[in-house]
Amino acid sequence: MLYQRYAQHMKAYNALDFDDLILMPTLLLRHYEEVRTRWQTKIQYLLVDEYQDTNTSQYEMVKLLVGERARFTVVGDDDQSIYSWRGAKPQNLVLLGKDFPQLKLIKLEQNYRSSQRILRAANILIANNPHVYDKALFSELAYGEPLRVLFAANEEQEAERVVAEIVRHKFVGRTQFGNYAILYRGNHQSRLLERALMTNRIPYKLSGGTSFFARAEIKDIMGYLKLVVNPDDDNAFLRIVNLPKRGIGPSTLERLGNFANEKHISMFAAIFEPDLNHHLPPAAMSSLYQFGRFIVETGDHAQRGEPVEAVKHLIRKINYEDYLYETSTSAKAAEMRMKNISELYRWVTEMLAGDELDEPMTLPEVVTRLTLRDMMERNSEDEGGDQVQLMTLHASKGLEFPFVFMVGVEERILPHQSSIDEDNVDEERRLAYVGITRAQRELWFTLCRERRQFGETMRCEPSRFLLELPQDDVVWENRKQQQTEQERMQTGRANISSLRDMFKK
Ligand SMILES: Nc1ncnc2c1ncn2[C@@H]1O[C@H](COP(=O)(O)OP(=O)(O)OP(=O)(O)O)[C@@H](O)[C@H]1O
Repeated sequence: MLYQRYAQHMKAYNALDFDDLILMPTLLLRHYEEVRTRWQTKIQYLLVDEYQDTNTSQYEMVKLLVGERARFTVVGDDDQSIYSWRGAKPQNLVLLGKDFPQLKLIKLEQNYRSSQRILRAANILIANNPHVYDKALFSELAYGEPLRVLFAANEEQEAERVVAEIVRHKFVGRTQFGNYAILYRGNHQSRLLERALMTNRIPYKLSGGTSFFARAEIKDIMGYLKLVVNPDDDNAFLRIVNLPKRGIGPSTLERLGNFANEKHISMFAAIFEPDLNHHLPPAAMSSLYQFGRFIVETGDHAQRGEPVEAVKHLIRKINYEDYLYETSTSAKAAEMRMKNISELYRWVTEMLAGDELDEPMTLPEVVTRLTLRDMMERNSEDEGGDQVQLMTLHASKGLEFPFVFMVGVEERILPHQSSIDEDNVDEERRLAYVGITRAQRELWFTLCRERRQFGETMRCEPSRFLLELPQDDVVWENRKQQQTEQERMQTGRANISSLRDMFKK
């Protein structure tokens, strides 16, 4: 019923969704011989990548395109099939051999990406899954560093540990931020990582998902804070002057804008000009004036030495939470957005308070720091600068990084609770396999002893996948292997020599 109405709507709009983009041409090819012949003649050779993630209609389309001549190559890895939840059929790999008996299978078994140790760990892990095609991957690169498992008391400490480890490792190895990737199972895991990176002034790029500062609710509150510390910021003014609605419409703003232009002052300053009332009706004047007073008072409040109170009061006074509930698609979405605001509030209050490493900041300093962070992020999006990469395991497919952190490697997260419930952990194991095989040189896993979930603190257990790894290749932080005297001296020497190099520069 719902689907029928959806289909009707799509037709009325003359629109196609992503699935239709495959389905329609497939139907066209299937039912019209003329079209089929034309395309089969036109496409002489066909190459399909990530073949294990094709769904039924994609495979059908491939067959219709290649026809009898069957001149095509597909590249795929059944161990990297991680999209069955959206219809991918890794069985298509097997079907291919049946549908095209002349198919020639070429195994690409040499891995040029990862150290032998990383590859061995990946192979041993994935051997726990059933296989149709066996492959024996090998690497001729160095054996490499052991894989490391780091523990943290909770999720905040986990984020901080990852960041501290990156800082330490980068310092010792004189690497680049862009050499590091942090991979997680779900997008929600990125927020604390972003925060830890930001407070340590480490540039990062978040792929997929919306980064913290790009979220509308964060931009809104940042708009308010920017205006409070710099009332001449016209961009911030325009973003929030009527958000939530306070009866300041476009025509009022246009007149205010013209007036400010003529006087060469900011729109905010224009509110307090005595002759503005010649240009605007009394109701508009009064709304603007009220808004202006509110911003000025908030600024005064912050300057009187109570910036935390001032920010809290601001968020309450504008009824931002109600605004979120009115404008979000669901109560849950509003809740999520409000959570982001609480997070921003927490960042701001912590920066105002300072800690053992950072002096307390004033509100203008905090806003400048956050704005810089946001600008840095946007600039480097254009330039692809030197940044730590953050993304989900799914999004990391096809990519590679010298140093990889996989975070939250715990039961219920990886493997995900839903896959444990459905007794389908094989796909999660493939996801872990994809993550591990992104690493070229070094790989860390992190996990928490406790984690807050749905308002409760839960004890965490290491992921079964960690236990399936070859334990000779893994160093668990809490079970420190005895380092020999010689190894200790070697590490010491390596650290000292790289420190020396650094000072030489
Ligand atoms: N013959 C080769 N000699 C040297 N380096 C190679 C060779 N083939 C591939 N590489 C390097 O190995 C790395 C992995 O290659 P590529 O990304 O093509 O692998 P892939 O099979 O698509 O991996 P995955 O599916 O796991 O993402 C790249 O850095 C690539 O430059």
